[in-house]
Amino acid sequence: MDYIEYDVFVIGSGVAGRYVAKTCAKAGMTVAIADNREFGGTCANRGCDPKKIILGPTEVFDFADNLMGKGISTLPKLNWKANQKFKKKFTDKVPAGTEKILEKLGVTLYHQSPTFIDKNTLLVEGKTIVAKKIVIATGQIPRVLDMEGAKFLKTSDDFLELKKLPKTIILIGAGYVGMEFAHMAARYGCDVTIMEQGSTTLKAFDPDLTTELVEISKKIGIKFLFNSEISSIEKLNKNYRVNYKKDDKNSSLKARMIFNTAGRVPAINELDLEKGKVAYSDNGISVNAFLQNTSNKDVYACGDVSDHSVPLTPLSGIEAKVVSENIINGNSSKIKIPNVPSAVFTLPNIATVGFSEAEAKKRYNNIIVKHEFVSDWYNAKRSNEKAYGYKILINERTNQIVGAHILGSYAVETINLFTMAINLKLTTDAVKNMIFIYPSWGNDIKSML
Ligand SMILES: Cc1cc2nc3c(=O)[nH]c(=O)nc-3n(C[C@H](O)[C@H](O)[C@H](O)COP(=O)(O)OP(=O)(O)OC[C@H]3O[C@@H](n4cnc5c(N)ncnc54)[C@H](O)[C@@H]3O)c2cc1C
Ligand SMILES: NC(=O)c1ccc[n+]([C@@H]2O[C@H](COP(=O)([O-])OP(=O)(O)OC[C@H]3O[C@@H](n4cnc5c(N)ncnc54)[C@H](O)[C@@H]3O)[C@@H](O)[C@H]2O)c1
Repeated sequence: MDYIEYDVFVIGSGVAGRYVAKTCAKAGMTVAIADNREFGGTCANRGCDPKKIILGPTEVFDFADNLMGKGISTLPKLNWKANQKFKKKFTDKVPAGTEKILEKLGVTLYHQSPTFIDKNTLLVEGKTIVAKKIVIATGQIPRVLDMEGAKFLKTSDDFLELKKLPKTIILIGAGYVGMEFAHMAARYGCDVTIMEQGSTTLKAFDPDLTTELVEISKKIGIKFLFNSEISSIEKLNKNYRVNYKKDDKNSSLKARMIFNTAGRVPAINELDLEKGKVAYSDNGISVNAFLQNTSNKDVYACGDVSDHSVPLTPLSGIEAKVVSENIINGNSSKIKIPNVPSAVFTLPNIATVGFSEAEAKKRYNNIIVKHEFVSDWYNAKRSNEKAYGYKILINERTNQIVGAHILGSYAVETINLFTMAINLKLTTDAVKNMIFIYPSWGNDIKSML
């Protein structure tokens, strides 16, 4: 049988896959990479980056809204269509730009999903490939909801590509994607309802701060239907109808578009993993500390698809570095994850790093909890913030910060300082003795301690 040989075959060209492909090619290996969609992955094409561009005008709107009558007399008019055009300037260049960089390094590109034939053999574009190492970096895809009419649901990809924002939308799921999209759409003038099966939003964040975020979200017009169990979706003339049960009562709700924001699952279905003897679970490709598959030792996995990963862009990059080192030098690098900050780009943002209050209290004997809503602090007052709050957790014995949780317009920035303090094991005194810019949001961390 004719076949093509490579040292490394990478599946997926997102932040994780393309890093491995580039690094191995630079190390002199023969490398190929396949993607079954446009090259460049989720973050750059249909995730973090385009989302933040759409968010831009809403940040200006929110800042102006807070200062209405206090120096601002007219609210800016947001233009979805013009912003989409601006966004395309970034996203349109990603696929060709990614391919060009890889090709320049001598990496062979394939534009289809490979399938495993055996442990080291793949079939792609009708070609049989034998690779010494195979890297699975296929990321995640929206969870398919098992309900009648699920085919009418749109995804986050569709939302970010909308030419026109509908008058009404329903988002199914109050997680990261649901909350971020709700805040953006509401500020662009859309009537938004979030339907959530649980009793709250954003379970990975501090409950005192998320409760406040929900209240602010309601004030900007977002409606929440918690504890709702959706049974079916129907297509009407112009609208779609969601049939659901809440508090033992059957109800329904109409909207122009309904989005599935109910979570994401590992993208592994197309790979025929059984034939490659690749171990996996619902959490993704099973890996050891070297990010090597637990059953097929010639397979590595990195990024959102590995069962080790928290699905965030910076983590995918760290995992890709570990996989590259292990392929190039033999298993030499174990994955060590520092405290990873995470944030939701609602306005105000909510951000977290380190232990939650419950985790910290379980882990340490004495935890000092500094928790306050501080709309009266200078920074919040001068920009008339909708909310500003924090919860900082300190290990009393060592005086070190072990968790930080912030709700505020610049929480995504301030949390980076706490990430540094926690990872470097700084004491509260060390942080308080530093000089920061005044008046800056970062400087507020001293008062939080
Ligand atoms: C709407 C949205 C907003 C987000 N915002 C943020 C944010 O603000 N900050 C943050 O840190 N993270 C954010 N994320 C998460 C972030 O996008 C991911 O963590 C990151 O992209 C993961 O990188 P990756 O390389 O592991 O996977 P991906 O970037 O998903 O890349 C996987 C690649 O594999 C390809 N692929 C899949 N299956 C196959 C197959 N069978 N064969 C060949 N190729 C395949 C895909 O087409 C894709 O190109 C967001 C995600 C979404 C959906
Ligand atoms: N700012 C960021 O960094 C950012 C932004 C977007 C996504 N992400 C990453 O992507 C991952 C996925 O985000 P996500 O928002 O898709 O998922 P998520 O897990 O954060 O939220 C999904 C929500 O949908 C709810 N849900 C599930 N099934 C439902 C149903 N049938 N009916 C009603 N509600 C239902 C869940 O209870 C949950 O609250 C995140 O964990 C995050 O790591 C990060």
